[in-house]
Amino acid sequence: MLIDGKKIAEELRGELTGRIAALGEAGVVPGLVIVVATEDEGSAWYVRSLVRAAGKLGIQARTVELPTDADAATIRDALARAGADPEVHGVMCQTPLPAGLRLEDVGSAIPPEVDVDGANPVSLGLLASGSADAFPPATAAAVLKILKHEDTPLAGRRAVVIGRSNVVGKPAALMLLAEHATVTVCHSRTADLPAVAKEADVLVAAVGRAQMVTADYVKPGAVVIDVGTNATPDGGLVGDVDTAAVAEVAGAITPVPGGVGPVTTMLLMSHVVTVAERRRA
Ligand SMILES: Nc1nc(=O)c2c([nH]1)NC[C@@H]1CN(c3ccc(C(=O)N[C@@H](CCC(=O)O)C(=O)O)cc3)C=[N+]21
Repeated sequence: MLIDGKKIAEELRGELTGRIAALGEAGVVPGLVIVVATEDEGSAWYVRSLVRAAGKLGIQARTVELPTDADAATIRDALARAGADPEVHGVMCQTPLPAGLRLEDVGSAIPPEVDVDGANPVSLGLLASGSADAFPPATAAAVLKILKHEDTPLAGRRAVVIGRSNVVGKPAALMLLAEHATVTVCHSRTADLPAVAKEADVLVAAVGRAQMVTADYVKPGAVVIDVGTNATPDGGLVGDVDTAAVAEVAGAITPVPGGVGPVTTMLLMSHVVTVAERRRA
């Protein structure tokens, strides 16, 4: 069974429309600032998609474009300035960053209150300690949103996350843990990865390697969430999972495109609206 991420995103859009209308009645327009210091095509696509989605919803989104060789101080300054603006409810920093910079190094300049894509290590720490205040990265939040939407049982089940990045693998694992799953995090040095993956009732692929997860990684009936967005030479997009082959064994699977991506965009918007609601309260 293919999970329809676009449909879930449309449901989220419906909820957001009402929340944004309520804010509008109080004279509040949610604002998002996206700091960009990359010319990466995938990242540029995502920024355009965020600005478009924001516009349709009535969220004010603007980008701050920095040179692709901007240093950490310049990026931190842009993030901190945006974060200090009372009309801004969300600040995000696009990846990839200029060579040598890690998101963790600049993300700490985003005030945690407006850290809508969980880039500040403080947000990750709050998430790890079970705080309901911190925003997880939108992509990791999308993984859990999809599982909940599909009523996937998590408590007591085996979840395997392939990938340990601070933006997807690690926060997704923490959120699965909070749902009482028994969580295993795999990575490039995991011995016999297919065998470990095959234990999973819920398998999350967040490695960034095109179609790496094949049918022999998947337990029959497992729910497979594909976080990968890998560009193909002909301009297409494929996930980390060999969707056609895995769909033969999995109970349910998210496609790429049309799976995690559209839900991610909508959850980022939802985080911005949450900040506006909190500030009003
Ligand atoms: N700080 C940061 N956070 C991010 O979350 C982040 C980032 N930087 N840099 C760039 C990548 C890329 N990314 C995508 C999100 C959604 C789709 C998406 O919705 N894709 C559509 C299809 C796109 C197409 O057809 O080309 C889909 O999956 O259906 C793609 C890519 C988030 N990223």
